[in-house]
Amino acid sequence: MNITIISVGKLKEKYLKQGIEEYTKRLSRYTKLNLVEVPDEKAPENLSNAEEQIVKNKEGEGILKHIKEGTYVIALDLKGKMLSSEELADKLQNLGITGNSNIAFIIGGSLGLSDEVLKRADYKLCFSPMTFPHQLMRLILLEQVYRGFRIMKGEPYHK
Ligand SMILES: C[S@@+](CC[C@H](N)C(=O)[O-])C[C@H]1O[C@@H](n2cnc3c(N)ncnc32)[C@H](O)[C@@H]1O
Repeated sequence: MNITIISVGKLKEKYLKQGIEEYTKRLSRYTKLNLVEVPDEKAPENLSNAEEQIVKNKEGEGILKHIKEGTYVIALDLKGKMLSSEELADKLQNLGITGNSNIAFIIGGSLGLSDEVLKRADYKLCFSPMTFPHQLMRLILLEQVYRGFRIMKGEPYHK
């Protein structure tokens, strides 16, 4: 299984980079992982709705360019469906069994994902009703994917 994580914006904080490196290393035993960063657009506080759409659309175009045909796309979205860690593990396992060898998770920028990206998504996944910063979301996602593989393989993992 090949897992691609497409995120908007460049990761800056050292502590997040270290966490991501750690989980990338741990995941290398289970999957081929590809981390893609697409450029973010400036999004000052006082943007109109129309201007916000333009920002999301531009970021969305950058995201869509990296999605190969036949990829199963999971968009991280606050309006998506919530899964337990076990259910996410089942979902990944079923995708593998049904021949979906390319899976892409998408994390939006500070304004969220464009309608086009959400339309392309095969599944919308919500982690919690709380909003997380998009850069931290990468680390949380990697940890849950790693946990998912441990659960799938029946390997011990602290509860
Ligand atoms: C700062 S959030 C964007 C918030 C924006 N107001 C929205 O409604 O999408 C940036 C990105 O992080 C991800 N994200 C943040 N919290 C999330 C959560 N609880 N569940 C799923 N994705 C989340 C989503 O991909 C989102 O596009």
